[in-house]
Amino acid sequence: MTAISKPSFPAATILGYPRIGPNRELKKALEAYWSRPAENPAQSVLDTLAQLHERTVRHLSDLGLTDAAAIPADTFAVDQTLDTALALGAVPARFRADGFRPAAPDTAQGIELITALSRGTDRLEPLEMTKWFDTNYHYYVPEIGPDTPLSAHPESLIERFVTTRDTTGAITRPVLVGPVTLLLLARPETTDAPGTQPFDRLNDVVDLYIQLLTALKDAGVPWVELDEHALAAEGWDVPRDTIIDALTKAYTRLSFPSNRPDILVAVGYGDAGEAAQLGLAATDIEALAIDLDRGNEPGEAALEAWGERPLVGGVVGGRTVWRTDLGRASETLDRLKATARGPVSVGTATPLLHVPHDVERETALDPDIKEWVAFADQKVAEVVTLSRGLSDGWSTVAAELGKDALIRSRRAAHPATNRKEVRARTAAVQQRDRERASADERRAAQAQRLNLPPLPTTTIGSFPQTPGIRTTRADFRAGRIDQAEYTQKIRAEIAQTVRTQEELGLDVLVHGEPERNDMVQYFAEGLDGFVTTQHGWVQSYGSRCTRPSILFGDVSRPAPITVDWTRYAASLTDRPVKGMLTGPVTILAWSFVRDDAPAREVADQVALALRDEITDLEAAGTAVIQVDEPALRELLPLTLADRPDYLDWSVGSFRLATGGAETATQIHTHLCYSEFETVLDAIDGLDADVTTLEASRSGSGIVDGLAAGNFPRDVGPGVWDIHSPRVPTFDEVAQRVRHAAKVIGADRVWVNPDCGLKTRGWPETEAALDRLVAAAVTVRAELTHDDAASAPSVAAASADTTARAAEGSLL
Ligand code: MET
Ligand SMILES: [Zn+2]
Repeated sequence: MTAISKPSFPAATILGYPRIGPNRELKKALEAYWSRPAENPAQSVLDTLAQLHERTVRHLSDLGLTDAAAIPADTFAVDQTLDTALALGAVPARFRADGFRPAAPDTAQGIELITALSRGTDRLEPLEMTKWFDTNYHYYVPEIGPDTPLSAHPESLIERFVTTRDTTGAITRPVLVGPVTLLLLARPETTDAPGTQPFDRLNDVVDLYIQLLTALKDAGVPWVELDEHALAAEGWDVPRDTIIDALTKAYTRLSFPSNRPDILVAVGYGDAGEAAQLGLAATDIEALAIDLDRGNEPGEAALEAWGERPLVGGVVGGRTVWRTDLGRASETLDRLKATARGPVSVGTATPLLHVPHDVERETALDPDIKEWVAFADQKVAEVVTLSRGLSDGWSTVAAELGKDALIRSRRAAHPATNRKEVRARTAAVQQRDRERASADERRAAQAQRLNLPPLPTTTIGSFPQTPGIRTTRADFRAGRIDQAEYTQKIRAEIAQTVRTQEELGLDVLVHGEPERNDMVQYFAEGLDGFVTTQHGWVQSYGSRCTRPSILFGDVSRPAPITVDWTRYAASLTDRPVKGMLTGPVTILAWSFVRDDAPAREVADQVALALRDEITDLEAAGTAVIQVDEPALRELLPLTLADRPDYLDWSVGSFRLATGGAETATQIHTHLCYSEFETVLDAIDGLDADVTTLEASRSGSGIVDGLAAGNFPRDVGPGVWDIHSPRVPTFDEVAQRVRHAAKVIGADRVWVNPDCGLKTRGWPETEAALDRLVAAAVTVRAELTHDDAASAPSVAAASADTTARAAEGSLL
């Protein structure tokens, strides 16, 4: 380290604010542009972005973020990672070959490019999308290979800064994903040679960040924020030592030029670790933001090395909707101030994109519970209060601290947060409650009861949620139709869905989930201990938002939730109808969960409610029950040391939910959205009879992984990517079935789509399922044929006459 500068950093800041707009304005603008671009050109998205950004800046200064550079300029059209990739010109070769040119993100051309990259085109697969750290937000995975051309595109960052300054007077702080994190989050291009890593391009990428920073400085930008959240996570393809070493080199180079803004490096989502802090301290960056919500307080060595530069203590968590414990936060800040050599600012631990805008709008929320809750605006106010207390003395904010303590004690004493009978039931749980008969016994009993063909076909649960279904639900909610009419309309949907599945020839049917708004909220509404919100939307990916329920108290099930619909569906057919539940881990992952009880306890409470539901489904004659756990991987802690405990309680709660099922009841589980390789043991530990997985986009990767890992259970690797309206060809589906049957064993494979079909339309659903059934029938025939001829492998019997005949009948 050469010179230690002492730039002044604002006393209060946040790392980011919700971007979708208080009334989901951005979602609406994007979807209007995507569905009717003639009337809503890219410019209309840009206009909305500009309006939202201006609103956010004015609003945040009203809330007290008044200092220069206190407000992050984090208005991204769909995703911060994608915008950063575009600022670096990272356009994959297949898009360039199709005429797409690099462009700055917030330009008409940039919006077109973002649209193509995030949604794909007729000819091009979109960028992959995956979980952003351990959150329910998804980012678009940049593709950066050894030959991907890169170029700096600072224009829209500058334009945003200058326009905001000119219209509002506020000096904002441009935000980019930092170079190390960007490359760790990236993947090679699909055509790149195996073994190449985006991380190999760090030097090139740093060159471009230097260009971006220079351009920003020339436009008058005083501070930029570079987010290096990847430092808080473990398990990257690149060894930790290499990452730290590269981090130090990258920021040494980035901070070397004098013609650049001051650099704030932010590490949220956990602890950066001392090595990373020391590495950054060895460079000339000006400020560091650390997560004091989930991370540790920095040690003496890091503080010493950091010297007199500003530190931002992220004491206000950005991941939950609960009020910050102001008393505790003030103590943390006091300790940091006492040990730090330089100034201490107050900030959030992560960007606030994971929480909704403003709890004040929740007029229907029980007032007792509402006062426990803090959405983004309330969290900004907490930051401002804490920063005032830290600089002017805690007595100046005594009223706020006192109020917080009072609310906290009211919450602890609220009867719903500590219900004796619920606590007694979880306390009485025994290990045997999490165990079923042996897998072999179950398999035999279920085979006898269900009598299914090899390679049985099924779906994952939901069928197209048509406008008619949505209207029915909305009408019922608004009181425009009564219970009887609602039941009759939903039954009509179920009947139609059952009939269609019978006609298609599926083996295990579903009722189609027309009554469900959302797979978690639906259960939250049927359970005690949850509240739902009116405006509590958070961005999930792109234009998609979810409205998580709030799990605030002890959980129990006042009455059966799904049994009537399932029983009705079953009454219409002789084939088995699969009961459909959302598992405890996913219910927790996709809700805002109380922070005043251990996750283990909360998960078991939810599990016991589901266990009762399973008992009731069984009593209604249900022989197959699916318990969805798509979020199992998502909650996996970022640090390896924390994983065993998580896997223990999460798997344990699933087993508690399903452990009461009879031997002859076939329990399915379903996982999607993520890489499963790291949690295959946990998936096995769920002890489900059948596991369906999203698999079609991974090539044969997951299937081969399951085979290589000798995954001992029946599996349904998805053979149809349901994320786009594209109908797979018969050959594609048959090839996937054939391959799975070959490497996993035909007696263990199910044939199903990747996930539920609720976002699909009926035409593609019927066409694709028709092919799926035909593929299963064809490969079954090949098996029999092969057995007769003792052919060595199923795969050898490629598209033979049976397959062609079957396909001919489809086209
Ligand atoms: C995100 S997993 C979805 C599973 C659910 N049963 C459905 O089909 O919609
Ligand atoms: Zn799914």
